[in-house]
Amino acid sequence: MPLNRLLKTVCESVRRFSSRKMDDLQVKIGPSILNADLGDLGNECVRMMDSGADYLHLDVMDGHFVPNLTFGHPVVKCLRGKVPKAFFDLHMMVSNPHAWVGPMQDAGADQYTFHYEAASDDVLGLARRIKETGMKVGVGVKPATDVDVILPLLNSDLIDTVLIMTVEPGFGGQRFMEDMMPKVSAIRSRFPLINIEVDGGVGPNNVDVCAEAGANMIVSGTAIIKSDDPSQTIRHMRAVAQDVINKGSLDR
Ligand SMILES: O=C(CO)[C@@H](O)[C@H](O)COP(=O)(O)O
Ligand SMILES: [Fe+2]
Repeated sequence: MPLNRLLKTVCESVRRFSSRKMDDLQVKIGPSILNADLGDLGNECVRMMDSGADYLHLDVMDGHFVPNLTFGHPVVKCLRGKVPKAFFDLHMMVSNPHAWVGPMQDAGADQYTFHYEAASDDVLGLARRIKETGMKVGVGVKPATDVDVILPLLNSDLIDTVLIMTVEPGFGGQRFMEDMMPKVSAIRSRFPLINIEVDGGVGPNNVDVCAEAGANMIVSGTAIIKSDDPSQTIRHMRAVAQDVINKGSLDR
């Protein structure tokens, strides 16, 4: 076979293989319960899972890393009892993420997503420690943090999920920062199969923009919690994002 035809065949096989892998990238919708009725969190978690949520995004704030307080591992442990099968993604907005790895694993967390800004002294050590517990490892960056700083960490293969904040962390119900999308694209172009999570101000009006940039884990608080029909909102957001991702992989 002439060399140019051979090369073409190889390129086509690679393209088919990589597009099949991109199709494997599942969109997951994770309601944030930050703006739910915090006095009735257990039932709110059940309500979200019954509405078809793929996972629950639990915002832990220590009043120091961010100017707000929510809850810690004792509450997470109680919630685990209410929704035994739900995947818990712990968004750790805390100044000392090393301190809560053991307690959160014990409480039933499935993924421990820490902030790069709070762990930059020993990011690799922290990621390794989380991995050793059996939890998945997420690393997040605030809007002002350049995404390049986490690239060495992503090359380590320790990271399951990159969290790109699309609001300043601390409060639900803020406005989505579309100018964070180049960060998502920058990660997706280098890591075709890593989970990329967006968080803050995401809802039916902008989920397509997030998926176009390459996000597949979609956190949405207010838009789902306050929806008259959370099942429909979750279904709609998942379908829109999955469609965008599948189309993108065909175009590649
Ligand atoms: O981590 C945070 C805020 O710090 C988020 O998880 C938000 O709480 C998501 O809520 P909405 O912005 O979608 O209302
Ligand atoms: Fe969050």
